[in-house]
Amino acid sequence: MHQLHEFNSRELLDNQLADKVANILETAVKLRGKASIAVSGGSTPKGFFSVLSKKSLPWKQITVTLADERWVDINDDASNTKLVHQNLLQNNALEANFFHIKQGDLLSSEVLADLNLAAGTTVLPFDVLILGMGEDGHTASLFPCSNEIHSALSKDAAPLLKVVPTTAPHERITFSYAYLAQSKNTFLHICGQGKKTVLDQALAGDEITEMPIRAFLQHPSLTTNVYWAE
Ligand SMILES: O=C(O)[C@H](O)[C@@H](O)[C@H](O)[C@H](O)COP(=O)(O)O
Repeated sequence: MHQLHEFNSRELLDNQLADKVANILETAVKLRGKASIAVSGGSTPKGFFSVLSKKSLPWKQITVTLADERWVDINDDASNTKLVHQNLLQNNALEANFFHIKQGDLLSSEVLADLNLAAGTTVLPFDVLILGMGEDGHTASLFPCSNEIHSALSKDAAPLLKVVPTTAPHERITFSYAYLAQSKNTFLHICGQGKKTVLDQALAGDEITEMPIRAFLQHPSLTTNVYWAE
């Protein structure tokens, strides 16, 4: 299921989302001594990252990671790791821990096995998950165009898997739906009329391999908080 939150401006959305996420992370650290957040890449979240980075939080007890990553050098402009280091892991959030899902050169089965072991003991389940959405209804790197989409949406999937989209550049590594859906608080952050139209299309149908974001929107017990501004 989903809950739509509409904002009069992207700035107001960024501030409200950062407030909400900061409260969740602070509470989680108070309760468990640690917290984790998985964020998405792309152009939408930069303002949110900047506001969140300035929050006074126990960042040393918080681990940040990515819902997905392009398998490129972390100094490449296409790297989500670079995006997060330049926009979120700044200011107060400089003290946060970062769990790298881009490790090594080749995205081999051995690298995936090591990452899955580490993710299981370090960041899963996420206290906060921030998803984006593409015009094709992909989220994270759950791409409808990829040959891996069925396994990436399977309830038996491993935490992390390799995806090779055919309509977007770069090999990807992504957390699978099964593990993303275990997040305690899930937010879909989208902006612009075009993305609202895509959201409406996603809500109007039920084939999840056609629009993977539907798997989150339709989940019977997981509430996806959709934060949208024009
Ligand atoms: O690696 C990525 O690109 C993201 O994880 C991806 O899922 C992104 O969130 C959407 O493609 C939306 O991207 P925009 O915010 O740029 O529209």
